[in-house]
Amino acid sequence: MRRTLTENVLILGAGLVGSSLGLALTRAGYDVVLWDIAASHALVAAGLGAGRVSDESTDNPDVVVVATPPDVIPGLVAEVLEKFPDAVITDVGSVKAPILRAIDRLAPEHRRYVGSHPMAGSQFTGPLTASGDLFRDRTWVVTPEPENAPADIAVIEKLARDVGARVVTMPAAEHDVAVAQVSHVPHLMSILTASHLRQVPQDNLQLAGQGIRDVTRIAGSDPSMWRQILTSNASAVRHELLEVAQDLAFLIDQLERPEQLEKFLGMGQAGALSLVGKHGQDPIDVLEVTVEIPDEPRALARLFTDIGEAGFNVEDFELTHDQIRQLGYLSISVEREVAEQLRANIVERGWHAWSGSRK
Ligand SMILES: NC(=O)c1ccc[n+]([C@@H]2O[C@H](COP(=O)([O-])OP(=O)(O)OC[C@H]3O[C@@H](n4cnc5c(N)ncnc54)[C@H](O)[C@@H]3O)[C@@H](O)[C@H]2O)c1
Ligand SMILES: O=C(O)C(=O)C[C@]1(C(=O)O)C=C[C@@H](O)C=C1
Repeated sequence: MRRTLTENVLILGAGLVGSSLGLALTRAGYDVVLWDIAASHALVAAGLGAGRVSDESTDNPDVVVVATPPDVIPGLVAEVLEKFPDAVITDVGSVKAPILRAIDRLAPEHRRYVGSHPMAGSQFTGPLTASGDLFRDRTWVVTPEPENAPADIAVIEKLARDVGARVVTMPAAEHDVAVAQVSHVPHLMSILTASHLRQVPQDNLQLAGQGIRDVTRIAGSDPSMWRQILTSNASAVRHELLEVAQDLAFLIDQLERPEQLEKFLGMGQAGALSLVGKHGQDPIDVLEVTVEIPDEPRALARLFTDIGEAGFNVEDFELTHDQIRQLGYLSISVEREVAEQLRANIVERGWHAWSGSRK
């Protein structure tokens, strides 16, 4: 009979994610056992406090987490499904549907496998770069299938919550489209920017500041790991890249058209703001303040400068146009308790603004 209290977790793959999970679960009171094809990785992880090294003969886990590179996940899941007939199995692979299809071929009876993916990591690999706080306040996606038992899904969701993550549940195919948009294409944009630097003369590189470092951090990631991620999600990634290619062609055409260019830059700002408050924290309680935007060059930029100088944090905004008057309306969402201060502040700076949306 399945144990109801999850205490023993076996982690296969004691790299960045596996060791971070070991650290976080150990801290949360779980008994963690580690195994890695590179024995030194499991030893180092254990030395850091991520669990103890598996001796294989006595392993009797309630849960097995496969935290290896994606290509070897299906084979390992099939192996542990057979080896531990009472355990719930999950993995942390970055693409879900292809892993599920491969497991389907290798182990048709796989109802104890519940796929998952923590949206937390870094450009580094191996146990020495692990952190017990990696999953805190981050999203952990669980991708159950209809044949999974609710109790097994609950075990994986609890494990994610016990390491401080916020659980989001969605079908594997939807997950793969979403990560193409928020993880895989952004990764490639970083790679494009970083690889372009190879053509920049050494003398010019010494001018590099923080901006380029922010944009290229994830380009330092392991190419072999990302080759596996991207090839297995190629069709969703291709779809997004074609859209980006259209945007790039459009942008090149707008470079000498100041108004169009500013509009395009504003879309970037809006895109960046759409991520605010979406890192797993509780949603922020917001209120809208609407500002009339005169149809004149740089009006929008001036307003954002005023808001920035006044020290307000904009959570979101939307621009609409008046069909009759030559005006725009910018609805700005800010934290409820500062909305009235924001309205008063920008009115003082000469803007026509009111609380609430444009009616
Ligand atoms: N790095 C990230 O940002 C990140 C974030 C979320 C999920 N993931 C996913 O997590 C998984 C692990 O990534 P990572 O960043 O921890 O990589 P990593 O290289 O740091 O760790 C992978 C570990 O797996 C071990 N390994 C390889 N083949 C094995 C096998 N057959 N059996 C047992 N161990 C084996 C390696 O020796 C290594 O210790 C990947 O599937 C990746 O898609 C990565
Ligand atoms: O923060 C980073 O370094 C990451 O790239 C982490 C990141 C991401 O894109 O958010 C990368 C791949 C994983 O599948 C999940 C998380």
